[in-house]
Amino acid sequence: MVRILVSDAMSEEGLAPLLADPTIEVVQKKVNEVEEELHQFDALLVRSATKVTEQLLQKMPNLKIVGRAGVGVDNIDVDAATRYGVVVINAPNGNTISTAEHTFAMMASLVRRIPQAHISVKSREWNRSAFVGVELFGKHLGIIGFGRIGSEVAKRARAFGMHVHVYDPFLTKARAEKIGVDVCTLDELLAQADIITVHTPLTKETKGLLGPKNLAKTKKGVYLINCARGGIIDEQALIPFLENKHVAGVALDVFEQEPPGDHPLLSFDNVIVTPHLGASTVEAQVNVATQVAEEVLKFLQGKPVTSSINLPTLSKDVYEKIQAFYTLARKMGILASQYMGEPVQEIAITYSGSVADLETTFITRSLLAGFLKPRVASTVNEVNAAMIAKERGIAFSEKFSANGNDYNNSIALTVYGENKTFTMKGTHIVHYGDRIVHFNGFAIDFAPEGHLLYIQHHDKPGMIGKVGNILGDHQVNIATMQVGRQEAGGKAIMMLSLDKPLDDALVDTLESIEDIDVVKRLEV
Ligand SMILES: NC(=O)C1=CN([C@@H]2O[C@H](COP(=O)(O)OP(=O)(O)OC[C@H]3O[C@@H](n4cnc5c(N)ncnc54)[C@H](O)[C@@H]3O)[C@@H](O)[C@H]2O)C=CC1
Ligand SMILES: O=C(O)C(=O)COP(=O)(O)O
Repeated sequence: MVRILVSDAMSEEGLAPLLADPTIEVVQKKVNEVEEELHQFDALLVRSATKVTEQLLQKMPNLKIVGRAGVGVDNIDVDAATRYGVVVINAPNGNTISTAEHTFAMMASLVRRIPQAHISVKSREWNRSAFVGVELFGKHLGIIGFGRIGSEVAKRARAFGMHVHVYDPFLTKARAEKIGVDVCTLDELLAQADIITVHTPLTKETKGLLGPKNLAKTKKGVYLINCARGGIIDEQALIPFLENKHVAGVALDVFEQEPPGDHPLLSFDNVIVTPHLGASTVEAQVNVATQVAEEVLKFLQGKPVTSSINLPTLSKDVYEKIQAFYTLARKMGILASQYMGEPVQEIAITYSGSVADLETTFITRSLLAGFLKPRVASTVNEVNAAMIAKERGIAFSEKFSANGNDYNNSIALTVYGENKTFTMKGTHIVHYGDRIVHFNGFAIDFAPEGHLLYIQHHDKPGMIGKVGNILGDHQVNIATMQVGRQEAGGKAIMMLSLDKPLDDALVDTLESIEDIDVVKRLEV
């Protein structure tokens, strides 16, 4: 039974695919309500309230995936999740429209002083002259961060007859031209805008982006809106600009600390606030919960996820094409690691033939994960394989060759160890499966599966019989046997597939046979 903890409020309709699955138990409780059971959960679904810290991850050793039903993952320690091999996904576009609309609602409220007027009328006043606003029409709107939400805000602003100026260092000229916005520098935006709205993630670069220096570059009477993340506009820095009326008004949906408590900004009449409501619509909540529920379900079924923060993203099409090689690479990694059984410095991978045209990042990660698995105590998977390899000083490289050398496709690897170098080549044959066609310098042909026994010996008559007799005498059944040699009478190998693993004593017996140089158990 798979166990999923949903620790923030989420749409039941969106969670339906998980709730309906009889193999899944969904627990909808806060983290502190299930402290004792945290170690049992396979997946954790959150919004912005739950803080997924390294300490929480440590308490959840079974965790495989964190699903963020929303955009911002600043409440999740993604680096720690990556180290622990936990996939982090989000729902990147389910709440875009709602947040753009909320930004617009805030903008209209700000310039027409709707919240203040509302409170006044509710207090039985009728003070029309106190609430004279300004029009949005003809005003210059500065949008900082022109991603999904920023660009939806721009569309709405244009419909209101506003001039839109955009600052986004990662925005390509082609995209800006297509959308038809004025792309400018941050300084130009600050100097021109009557209203500034921020729509960036909270990063080292954007934290305090509108701080004392940049606020001083804005027009007197500017309005500011933050429906992105608390801290992009420096809350403390705003205070003097509000006091001296340089800033005409501020709309905040998000805060550096949530809830903000008794924050001095809340005392200003021209600061209007909502409690992080950008994504709080029925539609957005169904969208984001559905997106993460479907993705988590796919992930738990072993399929690729498309909105991962810490894994290369794969479309279904690409996944279907690479799936076979992904499995082959994993098995090759496991075999190479067991065969080498010593510290290694480098793994060089060459993709040839049809596989060379595919998205190989994922295949390489799978091979590395297979290689590292027998060697590291912690969980290792596609999420953290490259990182763990690096930590352990194992370099890896990919090369590509159009020519498959007798095979439609092949993956070849060379592992450079402290004392030896090992090579292997595998191929995937449709309707036939995975085959290892070169092993340690020998041409051979075996399926990388089950309990394998590798024997390196001198090519002499009677060797196969000797090995067969010993195994037979000990009730070990040989399922298949493949042989290979470099030249007649030279070095040769056998690769046997057995119905059960060999015990140490039997390995010793085989090793003691004259003309047998190496005996290795390999488990795939
Ligand atoms: N208030 C709420 O309830 C909600 C808030 N959000 C927040 O809104 C923000 C934007 O979300 P999306 O548009 O979906 O993200 P997005 O990733 O589509 O767009 C972010 C944009 O910011 C730009 N950017 C990054 N660093 C920048 C910098 N230093 N200066 C200027 N631009 C920079 C990026 O190039 C990108 O175009 C995020 O912080 C997200 O967490 C999102 C949904 C709901
Ligand atoms: O998606 C985002 O980034 C949001 O800020 C929405 O947060 P929430 O899911 O409403 O807690």
